[in-house]
Amino acid sequence: MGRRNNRFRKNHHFNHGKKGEDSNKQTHVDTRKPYNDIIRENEKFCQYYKRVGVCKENEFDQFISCLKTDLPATFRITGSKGVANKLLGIVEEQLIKDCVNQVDGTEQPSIFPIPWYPNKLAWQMELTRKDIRRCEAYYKLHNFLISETENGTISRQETVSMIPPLVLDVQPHHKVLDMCAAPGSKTAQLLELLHANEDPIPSGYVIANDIDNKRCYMLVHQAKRLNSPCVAVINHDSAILPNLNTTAADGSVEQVQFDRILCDVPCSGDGTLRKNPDIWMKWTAANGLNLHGVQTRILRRGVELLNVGGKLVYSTCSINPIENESVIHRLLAEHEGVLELVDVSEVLPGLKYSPGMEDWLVSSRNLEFYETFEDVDEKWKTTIRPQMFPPKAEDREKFKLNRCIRILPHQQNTGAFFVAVLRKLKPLTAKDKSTVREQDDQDFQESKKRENEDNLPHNQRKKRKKDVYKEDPFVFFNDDEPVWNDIKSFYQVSDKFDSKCLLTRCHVGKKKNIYLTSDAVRNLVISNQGIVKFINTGIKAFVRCDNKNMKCAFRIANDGLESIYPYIGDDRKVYIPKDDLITLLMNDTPQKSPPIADLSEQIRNQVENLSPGSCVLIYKEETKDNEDPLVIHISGWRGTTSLRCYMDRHNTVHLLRLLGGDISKYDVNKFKKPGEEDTVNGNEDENVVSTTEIVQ
Ligand SMILES: C[S@@+](CC[C@H](N)C(=O)[O-])C[C@H]1O[C@@H](n2cnc3c(N)ncnc32)[C@H](O)[C@@H]1O
Repeated sequence: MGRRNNRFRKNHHFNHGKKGEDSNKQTHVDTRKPYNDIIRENEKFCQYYKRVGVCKENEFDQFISCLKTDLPATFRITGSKGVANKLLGIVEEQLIKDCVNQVDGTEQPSIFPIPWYPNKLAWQMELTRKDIRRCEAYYKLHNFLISETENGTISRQETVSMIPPLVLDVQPHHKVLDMCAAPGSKTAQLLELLHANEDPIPSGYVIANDIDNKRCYMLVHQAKRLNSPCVAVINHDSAILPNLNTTAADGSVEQVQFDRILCDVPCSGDGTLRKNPDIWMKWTAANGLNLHGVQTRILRRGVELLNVGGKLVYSTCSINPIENESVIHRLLAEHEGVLELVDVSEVLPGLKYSPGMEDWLVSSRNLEFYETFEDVDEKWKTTIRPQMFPPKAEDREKFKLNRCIRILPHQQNTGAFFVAVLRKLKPLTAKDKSTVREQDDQDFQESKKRENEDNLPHNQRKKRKKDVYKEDPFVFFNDDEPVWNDIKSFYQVSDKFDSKCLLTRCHVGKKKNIYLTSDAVRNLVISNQGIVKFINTGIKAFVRCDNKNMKCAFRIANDGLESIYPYIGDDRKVYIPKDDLITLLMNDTPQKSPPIADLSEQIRNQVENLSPGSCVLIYKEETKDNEDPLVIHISGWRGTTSLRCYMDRHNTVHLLRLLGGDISKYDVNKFKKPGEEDTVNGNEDENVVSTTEIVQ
C-alpha cells in the first residue's frame, strides 16, 4: 500500500474533541442556533473593518457580501506519487463526468484544480459541502470524498489552509515544529512534504504540539492516516514550550533548534465566517485585542526555537491587523536584525492576495480608533498596548510588512487568511530575551485577566485540566529484545534495519502491537520524556497473531509496511497480477478466502514453497510516459490452501477504484431505499454497505 493510503483507525478519544479549526474560541453568546437561522450581519464588524481599511473602498461591499455566503467545498489529493497520479486521473476522467455533470436542467457546477497548488493535486468546486451531502445528483462524489478521506488519500481541507505548509518549504531532512497543530490538517500536509522523496524513513521529523489535550487526539488521528514513523504528538503550552534535547552516541546532550516552524496560532477566526457563521453573532473588536498577547508569546517562543537560517510561518484565519501584521511588526521590532520577512510572491503563482498592511488604526473594544498610543484614552491603556501600533512611516521600508500575504474571500472565492514567512538571520542574544520577557510579563497578566472576563463563560473556567488522559509508556526495544529474533529470521529482515526503533506501549505482559519510529524521533522521545508530555508516536509495524501454522507470532501490519518494506527479505514477497488482486479484494468473507488453486499460475508458482503465514503482496502497474508507476504493497496471508489480504473496507474500495474493479456494492445511493437501489442497479447482493455507514 502507498504510505498515505493505509488503514484508518478509529481512536475512541477522537470524538471528545471540538469541531473545526477555530473551536478554541469561547463566547458568552449562545451560538447553538442552527446555521440557517443565523443572521449574517454585524454592524460593528463592518464598521470596524471599513475604518481599519482591510480592503480597497470600492471592494468593501463585495468583501462583505462574499463573507455572507457558504464556502465552496475543496479537497487535496495525497498519497504516494503513483497513487496520487492514478487518483488524479480518476478525478479528471470519471468523477467530473459521473458526479458533477449529472444535474439535469440546472446549470452544471464546475470542479477545477486550484491554479496555484502544485501538480493539480488540489480541487475546488462550485458546490458547498452541504450541497454535496444533500443532493442526490452528487451521491457518487460524496461517497468518493468520504471513502478516500477515511482511507487517507484525500484531505478535505479548506483552500486557504493549504498555503502555510506550502510556503514553509519543508524538505525531507528538516526538523519541523508545528506549535498549534490540532486538529491537524496542516500537520498532515507537513508530513506529506517530509515524505515527498518517498524515502521509507526520512531523516527529518515533525513535532506536532497543541495545548488542548483532547484536541491532541484529533491530531493523532490525522497523523495516523499518513503512516509516518517521523512524527510525535506532544501536549504543551507552546508559549512556554521547554527546550527539547537530543542525545549523541557519546551521551552528550544537545538542544534542538528547528529548521522549520509553523505557528498557526489561536485567533478570532473571523476569516472563517463563511464556514462558521456563528462568528457573526459573537464578533467584537475585543477578541483581537485579547488574542494579540498570546499570539505574540507563541511567535516569540517559535523564534527562540528556530535555527539560524531556518524559516517560520505565522498564520491566522483572522482578518484583523492586530492579530496579524501587528504581531509580526512587534517581533521584528523587538529583535531588530534577527528576523526578516521573506518575499514569497513568486512561490504560489496564480494566488490572488493583498500585500500585508503597513499602516492601521488601533481600536478600543467599543470602536474608538487611535493612530498612536499617546492618543489612547487612559481607560484603554491596559487593553491597547504601544506595540500594537504600526511602524512609523519612515520605518516602513525597514520592516517590509507588505511582504505578508492577506487573502480576502472575494479574491478567489475562499475563506480569509493571513500568512507571513520569517527567516532567522542570527541568534537571539541573552539581552534580547530578558528585556522582552520583563516587559511582556505585565502584558501577559493583564491579557489573561481580560480573556477570562471577555471570553469564557463562567461554567468553562478552570475546566481544562481535569480530563487529561494518562498515556501508556513508550518502551523501545533493547538489543536483546526476545521477540525480535523470531521476527527477524521469519521475515529475513536486513541487518541495516535498526530494531531499537521498534517500541511497545507496555512494560510488562505479552507484546501485542509493535510500533516503529525513525531513529531521530526515538532519540527525541527518549531524551525528553520527563520534559514534555508525549501523546503519541510510532506506526504499527507488527501485530501479534499467534497462529499455529506460522513460525513467527507476529504478522506484518499495513500501517508500517511502507517503512519496513525495503528491509524485508524476498522470500515473503509475492508479486500479484491485477486480476488476482481484484479477486482477493472482492472477497469480503475471511472464512471463504480465495483458494490458491483458483488463482493464476503466476501466483501458484510463487506460493508453492512459501510456508503459511504473513507475507507482502506487491502489485506494480507501469504507466505511460515514464510517469511514476502505481505500486501497491499489502499485508497478505498465505493460508494452507488460500490467499487473502488484510484490508478494511475503505482500503478495499480505494484499491478497487484504483484498479478499475467493481465498487458498485459499496457505492450506494443513500437517497434510495435498499430495494429501490437493487431495482435500479439490478444488484441483488445482500452485503451492500453504504460508504457513509462505514464511517461510523
Ligand atoms: C487555528 S487552530 C490550529 C489549526 C491547525 N494548525 C490545523 O491546521 O489543523 C489553533 C490551535 O491552537 C491551540 N492553542 C491555543 N493556545 C495554544 C498554546 N498556548 N499553545 C499551543 N496550542 C495552543 C488550540 O487548541 C487550537 O487547536
